[in-house]
Amino acid sequence: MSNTSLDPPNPVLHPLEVYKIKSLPPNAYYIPSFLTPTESTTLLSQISKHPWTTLTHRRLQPHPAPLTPSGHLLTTKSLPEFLVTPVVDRILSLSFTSSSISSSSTSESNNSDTKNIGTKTTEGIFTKSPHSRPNHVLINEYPPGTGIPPHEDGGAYFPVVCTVSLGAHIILQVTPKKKMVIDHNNNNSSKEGEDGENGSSETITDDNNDNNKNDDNDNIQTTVYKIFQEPNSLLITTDDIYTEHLHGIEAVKVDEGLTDQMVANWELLSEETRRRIVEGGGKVEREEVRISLTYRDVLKVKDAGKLFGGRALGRR
Ligand SMILES: O=C(O)CCC(=O)C(=O)O
Ligand SMILES: [Fe+2]
Repeated sequence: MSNTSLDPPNPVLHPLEVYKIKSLPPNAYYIPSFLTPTESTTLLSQISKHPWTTLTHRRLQPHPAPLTPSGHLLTTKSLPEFLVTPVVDRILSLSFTSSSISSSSTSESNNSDTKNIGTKTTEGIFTKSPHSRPNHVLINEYPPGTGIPPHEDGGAYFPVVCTVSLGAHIILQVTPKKKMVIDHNNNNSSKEGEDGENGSSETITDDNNDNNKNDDNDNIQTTVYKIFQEPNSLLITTDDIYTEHLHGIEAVKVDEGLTDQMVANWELLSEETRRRIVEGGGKVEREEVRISLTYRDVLKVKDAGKLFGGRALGRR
């Protein structure tokens, strides 16, 4: 899509290391202003033309189709064009530098910084995924006061999630799986299947799961990492963060206790957002609906046309 003179220019994208959230376990990358305001408005308007699936607490759209219960993508369709341009194109244009490739998919690349960046390479975030690109997008809508309980996305996907946020900020909470406190008020963690895109067995009762607290009975303290996602940003989670952690969003209308120490990606946030948080004394109201688009590569894809073609479609 070409820019008119009124549009802001396309975002300038740096090597992925520049966006690494250094205070998190490997690996997460946060890119503020990944989309321009115009691109984001266009995307929101396209999304509004597609039907929603309604769950108990929120609505979602699976594109190009919901996964089957066994985690297959079974369809003849590919992603619609409005979800590909500009988002997929831009995700695929992101790459690591040669100096960090050996450590980028392992763990200890926390010491890279913008001054220490080598030559840009062609290795991107989906280079090693089976289809070399995302083939599935789950769109979730969160009115203020809604969230998603802690869960993991599971084995149906290559372990990379690229999340575009639109409309409003949200805070993703990331918790190590092993140290997860089982909340005695019934807020247990879940696998994606239970709260997944088909929504068939959604069992959410209360999303207000405060994992920051000490559990007096078990005397266990959990680590909760908070990632502040601004509208128009892209968050990439992969490696340990994907496989060894749960993620969720508290169902609150106001996010509180936000400081430079508590927000893992503080250094990567815009000046404006940091000022808003500081001026609000660490509180930020969720005023608008937030929409997220999670881009992933589903490992098992079956062409429904081939599967059900010929005889199975009734031409016996
Ligand atoms: O909306 C988000 O940022 C997270 C959504 C999510 O975790 C999921 O769809 O599995
Ligand atoms: Fe998820």
